Amino acid sequence: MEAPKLVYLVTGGCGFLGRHLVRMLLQHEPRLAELRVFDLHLEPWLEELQTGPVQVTAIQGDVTQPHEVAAAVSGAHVVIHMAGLVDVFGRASPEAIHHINVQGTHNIIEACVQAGTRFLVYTSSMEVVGPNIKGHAFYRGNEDTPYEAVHKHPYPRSKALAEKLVLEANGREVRGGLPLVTCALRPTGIYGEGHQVMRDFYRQGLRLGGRLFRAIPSSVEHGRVYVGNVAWMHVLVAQELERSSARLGGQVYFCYDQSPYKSYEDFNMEILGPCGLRLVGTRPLLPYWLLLLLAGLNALLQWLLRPLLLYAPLLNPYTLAMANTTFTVSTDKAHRHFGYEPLFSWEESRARTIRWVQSTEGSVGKAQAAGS
Ligand SMILES: NC(=O)c1ccc[n+]([C@@H]2O[C@H](COP(=O)([O-])OP(=O)(O)OC[C@H]3O[C@@H](n4cnc5c(N)ncnc54)[C@H](O)[C@@H]3O)[C@@H](O)[C@H]2O)c1
Ligand SMILES: CC(C)CCC[C@@H](C)[C@H]1CC[C@H]2[C@@H]3[C@H](O)C=C4C[C@@H](O)CC[C@]4(C)[C@H]3CC[C@]12C
Repeated sequence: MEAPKLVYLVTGGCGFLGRHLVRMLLQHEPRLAELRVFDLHLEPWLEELQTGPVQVTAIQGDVTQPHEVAAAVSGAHVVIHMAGLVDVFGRASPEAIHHINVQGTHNIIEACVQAGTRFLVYTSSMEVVGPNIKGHAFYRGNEDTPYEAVHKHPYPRSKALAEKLVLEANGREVRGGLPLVTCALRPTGIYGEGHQVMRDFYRQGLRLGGRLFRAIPSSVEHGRVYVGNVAWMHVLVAQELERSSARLGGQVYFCYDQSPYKSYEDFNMEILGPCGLRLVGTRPLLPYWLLLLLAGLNALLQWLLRPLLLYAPLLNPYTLAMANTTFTVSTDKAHRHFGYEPLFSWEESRARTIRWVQSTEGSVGKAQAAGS
């Protein structure tokens, strides 16, 4: 076997998806000599990874700082850029979201060009397509399905702009004279170990005596994908980018697996049900106009309270529109272009996520175990 020689850089490597990718790369990329993990906040678990044959280099840095990015990219063969500000709840300002997601991506591209790094994978999002604010359904769509993408919210707007920068950079000459090869992966809603929104719903259910109340009709389907499969797709596409530059360069791929098409809440119950929660109601308990009113009220309160405190509930007009609009993908483009097959079956993805929720503080499972 060839001696390991590749240097990979993962930005945002300490985030929800990033930590899965880091472990996946260490397990499945035998050519890896060094793995650089670049993040604003480094995590203690990185220390545990230092013991293997691959050099794991933790780099505390900010993608908005060109010199920090340049230093991290220098000498890397492959960059997987997933650092970003993921916020649809109004926790961060639109300016911060734009700066980190768009300017940060620009800095990454420029650093690749200057350093002679040829392969760049960008973690985009299904939200660069939709759902749009008009509530148009995207039903089992693929990368070529026409859809009216309308970006009013800062997060999807920033992801769309950043993705465009990455795709336009494909073919640019990097230092040394060779072309840059880029592509973008578009995960749908990711779930799995470490998924904070799932944990928030779980805690809310515990506070409500083990119940959640249906807000969205079960007929509205929402695309979901297991975090391990998203990480796996990144590993595969990064490997294939070099072998099939002409085919993969400048392409976008939805991230998908065999997770069932269900409404956002019904899907969550696949995980939270076995953790002891129950979803009350076969139909939404509140009429849509009332939910819309509550969402609008939350937005108003957020604005009024901003000088005093951060009020950022899960329900706002944007999250309601997202949850209430069908958006599901059905595609085999990633399979055709780089042989992607999900590494984890739905059963395994579900079991792993359930185990993780059950292990979180204050879980019903723990309370029952303590009582028995
Ligand atoms: N979670 C999802 O459902 C989902 C779906 C589609 C796409 N994505 C995309 O996947 C990527 C990872 O998302 P995630 O859910 O793991 O989010 P996350 O917030 O858990 O991880 C993002 C990481 O980026 C880091 N980061 C933020 N700002 C930074 C900066 N200025 N410089 C360096 N690092 C910075 C954070 O510290 C964090 O570790 C994002 O680009 C997101 O847009 C996520
Ligand atoms: C009306 C309430 C009861 C339910 C609110 C659910 C809401 C918090 C959920 C619904 C859809 C979720 C988003 C969706 O899964 C896809 C993405 C794309 C990704 O890039 C970032 C996360 C995000 C925006 C999910 C956030 C949580 C949402 C809005």
